[in-house]
Amino acid sequence: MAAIEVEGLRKSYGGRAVVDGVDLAVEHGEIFGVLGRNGAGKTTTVECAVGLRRPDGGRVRVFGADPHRERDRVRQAVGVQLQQTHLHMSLTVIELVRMYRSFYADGLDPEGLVERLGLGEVRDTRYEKLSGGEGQRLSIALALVGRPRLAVLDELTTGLDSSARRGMWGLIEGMRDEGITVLLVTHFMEEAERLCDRIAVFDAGRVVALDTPAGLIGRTGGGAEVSFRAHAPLDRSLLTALPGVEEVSVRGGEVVVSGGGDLVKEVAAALMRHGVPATDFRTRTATLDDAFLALTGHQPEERDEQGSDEKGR
Ligand SMILES: Nc1ncnc2c1ncn2[C@@H]1O[C@H](COP(=O)(O)OP(=O)(O)OP(=O)(O)O)[C@@H](O)[C@H]1O
Repeated sequence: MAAIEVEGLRKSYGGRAVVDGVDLAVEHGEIFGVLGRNGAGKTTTVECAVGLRRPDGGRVRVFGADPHRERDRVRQAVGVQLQQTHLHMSLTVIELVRMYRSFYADGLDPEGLVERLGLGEVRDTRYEKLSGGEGQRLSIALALVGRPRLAVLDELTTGLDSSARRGMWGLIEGMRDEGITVLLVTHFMEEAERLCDRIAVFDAGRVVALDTPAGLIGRTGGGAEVSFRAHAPLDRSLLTALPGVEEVSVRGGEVVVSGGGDLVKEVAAALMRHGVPATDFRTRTATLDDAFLALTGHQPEERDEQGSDEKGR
């Protein structure tokens, strides 16, 4: 039994299908990424998957239970951090964590959790006074305090600077180490590539690919690019005939060879064999950004947001 199973999920607003036949399964203990541009249908899918929105069609199971018919069972098993959290502004960190703890039959000690998430110093600070990073850590605390089997984290690191974001990644990996299944919604490629065991790439309400990060990158054709300057005439066909080579082009005086396999070794050996001196050798390995572009036809959004430590909620 998977942690989450979604089959043929559909949801429309005003006649527009924003989730248009989504199938996916999240396995126990994995960090499963839901990746896509703004408006791709990620939040709607995730909220339908855990019973926070009612789908128009399709089947959803959370640990084998129907999130609408067995609402209480699902609520006790799932901790959710949503993009828009409406928390009581004048309550303090510890008051909020204790309040959320009271919703669950079993749960973690609020004091210990607050310390573990580095919120000890602000435990008595009101929610409205927290920095962006502190607020995000509080939202993780609220998602975890019920000792969930599944944590749903939606755009957790949006609005954080890169060091705060990296700190958050450590917390998410820590959850997986404790056996919690994590469903992570993001539009940051680097975050998805680094953290996720598997990723569903969303575009216009559909899953266009579902695979490991390496598997997705592999779909771009194995994913390497070698460029260099040749200082003697070079017959392009010498390169195109090499194993793994998919394309050879010339850009700004540089020869660019792309493809898969052991591209660098093959190209270097061929240049030696044919006595072509070359300089400015550079290699570039494909990233999830390349895979995303190839799969959706869209450039990924910003890799990193600069410096803002305002509340990203
Ligand atoms: N309650 C609603 N009423 C009308 N339209 C909605 C509603 N909720 C979402 N939408 C629309 O559905 C589409 C998908 O929204 P959704 O929030 O699922 O996207 P997303 O991929 O999570 O985007 P983002 O990264 O911006 O959060 C968007 O065009 C959004 O405007």
